[in-house]
Amino acid sequence: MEEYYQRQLDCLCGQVRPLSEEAKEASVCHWDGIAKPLNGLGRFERILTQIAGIQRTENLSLDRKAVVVFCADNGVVEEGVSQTDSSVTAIVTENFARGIASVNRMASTVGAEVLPVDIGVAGELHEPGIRNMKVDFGTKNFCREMAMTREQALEAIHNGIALAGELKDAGYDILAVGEMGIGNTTTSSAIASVLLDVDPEAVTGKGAGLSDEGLTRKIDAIRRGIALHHPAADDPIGVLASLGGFDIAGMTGLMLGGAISRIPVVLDGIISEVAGLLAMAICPQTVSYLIPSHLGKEPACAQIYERLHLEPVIHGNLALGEGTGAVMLFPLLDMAWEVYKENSTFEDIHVKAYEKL
Ligand SMILES: O=C(O)c1ccc[n+]([C@@H]2O[C@H](COP(=O)([O-])O)[C@@H](O)[C@H]2O)c1
Ligand SMILES: Cc1cc2nc[nH]c2cc1C
Repeated sequence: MEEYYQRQLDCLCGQVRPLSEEAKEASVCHWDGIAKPLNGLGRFERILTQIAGIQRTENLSLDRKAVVVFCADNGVVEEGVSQTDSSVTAIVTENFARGIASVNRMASTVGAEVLPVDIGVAGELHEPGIRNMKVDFGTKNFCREMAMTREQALEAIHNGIALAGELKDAGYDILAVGEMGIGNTTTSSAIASVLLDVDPEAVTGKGAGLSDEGLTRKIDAIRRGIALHHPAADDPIGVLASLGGFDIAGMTGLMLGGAISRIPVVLDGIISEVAGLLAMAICPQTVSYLIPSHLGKEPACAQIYERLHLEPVIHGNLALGEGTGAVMLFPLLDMAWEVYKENSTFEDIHVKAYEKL
C-alpha cells in the first residue's frame, strides 16, 4: 500500500501547473486602472493577483470560504511537553462542530464555514458534523518509536488532497487551514528543526503555555526524537512519519490538493507553516498556491516564512491555532476585493491614470 500511495502522490504532484500568467497580468492591469494611487493597497493587491493566477481568471472570487481544521493527538505529550493533556483535543474538536470555539466565532463574522476533520484524535468523537478521516487514534511517542508508519503519513496526506478536490468541486473559492492537537507545537518544532537544519532550541517555543522548565523538557524531547530517528531533510515522508502528527500530514495534503485542484490555501500558525515546508519538499510548485496570513509567536514562524519566500501581512503575535489567524485575513481580503470589483476606474471619473515611472 505504501508504494501505491507514493506512486499516486508522485502522479498527482505531476499535475500541478504554474499559475496563469495571463490572468495575473490582466489582474495587475485591472488594479492599475482603479482610481487610486498605483499599488495603493500594497501586498493586498499582490495577494488578489496571486488568487487571479490560481483561479485562472481576472474575475477572481472570494465568495465561498471555508476553514478546514485538522484535529489529531500526539503521543509525545507523555513527555510533559504541554501544559494540558490530550483529552482537550477531543473536547475542542467537538466544540468546532458545535460552533462554539474561537475559530467558529471569528469565521461567523465573515461567513466562512468551519469544517472540522478528525484525522487522528485519540478518542471516539460523537458530535455530528465532524468529518471522519481518522488514520489512527493519535500518533506514537516519537521519543520511543516512529510517530506513525510511512503508509499512515501518506494516507493522511491523501486524505487532505482528496478533501481539497472535494471542496473545490463543491464550489469553495478559497480555503484556510487550521488544526487542533495538544502537543502539536512539539511535533512542528521537531520537523522545522530537521527541515530548516537548525538546532531545536532555535525553533521551539512555549506553545499554548509552558514554564521555562517545561520548555527545556520540550527541547530535550525533540533532541531525543531526532537522535533516535535521524530523519533526512530530503525525505519529507520519512520526517513526517518519524516526528509528525496526523494533523500536519492532513494539512500538507490540503496544500498539495489546493495546488492540484487550483484553489488557494491560506496558512495559519507554526503547524500549518511546517506543513507548508513539507508540501514544498514534496512538490515545490505548491508554494505559489499558498497565501500567508500572520506571523505567529512561535520562534519557528519567521524562519519558515523566510524559507517559503512568503511574507505574512498580520503581525499580531498570535498563538491560538484552529485556523484563527488565517480566518483573520479573510475580511482584509474581502475589503481589497470590494475595491477591485466595485471601485471607479480612472476612466469613470475622467482622471488621467497614473503612469508607472
Ligand atoms: O498556531 C500556532 O502558531 C499555535 C501556537 C501555539 C499553540 N497553538 C495551539 O495550541 C495547541 C498546541 O499547543 P501545545 O503547547 O500543546 O503544543 C494546538 O491545539 C494549537 O492549535 C497554536
Ligand atoms: C481550550 C483550548 C483551545 C485550543 N485551541 C487550540 N489549542 C487549544 C488549546 C486549548 C486548551
